[in-house]
Amino acid sequence: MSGEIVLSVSQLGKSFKDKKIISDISFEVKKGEIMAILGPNGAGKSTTIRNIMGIMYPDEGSVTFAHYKSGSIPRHKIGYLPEERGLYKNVSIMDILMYFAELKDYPVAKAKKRALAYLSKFGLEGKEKTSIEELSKGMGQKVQFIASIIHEPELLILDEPFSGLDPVSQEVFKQEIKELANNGTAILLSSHQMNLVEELCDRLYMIHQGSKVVSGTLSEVKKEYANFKCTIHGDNEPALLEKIPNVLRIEQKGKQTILYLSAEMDIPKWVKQWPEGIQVEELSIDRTTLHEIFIQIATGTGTKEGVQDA
Ligand SMILES: Nc1ncnc2c1ncn2[C@@H]1O[C@H](COP(=O)(O)OP(=O)(O)OP(=O)(O)O)[C@@H](O)[C@H]1O
Repeated sequence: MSGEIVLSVSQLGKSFKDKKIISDISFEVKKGEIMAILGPNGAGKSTTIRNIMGIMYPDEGSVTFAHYKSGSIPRHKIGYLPEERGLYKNVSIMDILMYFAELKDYPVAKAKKRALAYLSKFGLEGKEKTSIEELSKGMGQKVQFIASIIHEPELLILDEPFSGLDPVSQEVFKQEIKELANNGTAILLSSHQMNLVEELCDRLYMIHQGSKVVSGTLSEVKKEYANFKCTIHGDNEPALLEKIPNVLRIEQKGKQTILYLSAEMDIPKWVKQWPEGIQVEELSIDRTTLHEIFIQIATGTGTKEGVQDA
């Protein structure tokens, strides 16, 4: 990764009918980097992406692609998979892919070669003459994905690329996104599949109600929001559990208690600091997953400081 900044979003803000939808959204995506924009339904991810794509214009802030400012961005260097899927129905796969290549001023002969290679990679070999309307939803999504990368974009923006795909197809998309990044494409994606984000993305930017909550590499985010969790089985009173030090949050369900811990703990030392009388039939220590962090943030139970009952 060269570290060259491809996309820079600065203090983006957008309102609809006096209602602020996003505010002060700022991040960068570098060459060869995969960046995830995350957040619950309605958080403002697609609005952010649409403002970057010039589909709508921000009320505040700016978008810079390479050295180009908002008004002069060379759109043919960008690939985009919108959240709304849909391709012309009565056209063959190859015709639609060539249409997208031409729109982006990409040489047709080269595009044809790329199209055939991608169709075969995505299990659609020999289907180039098939009409779009004959395709299943997932197949259509594969064609739309190919359309977004046919012209070798420098920046690729994928709005929920994995939604509606079976696990095998998700894996194929995941590998392809990785390969594109390895070859230098800067990638910004939104997704609700936290396991895939965790496996794929170099950095993430999480928004809630239109504003940033947390951003950084996965390990930076994990450092900020409970690095470890300790699960105990045993009969324990909440008042006693609250005496355990360095606990950010406690969740109790019957005999099972989950303690979300501060980052970078010395676990053996910590266990020795427990108060007398804690019952332990079973104990396990794990890393908090991005899925859990997301739920904590989205439901407002992700306090960084202080102990809170679930
Ligand atoms: N054209 C519009 N006019 C009015 N409100 C809009 C418009 N587009 C989006 N919104 C509102 O903006 C908010 C953010 O929507 P957005 O689609 O950006 O969320 P999202 O994070 O992409 O959500 P999801 O995960 O559900 O796709 C929502 O409250 C939505 O109702």
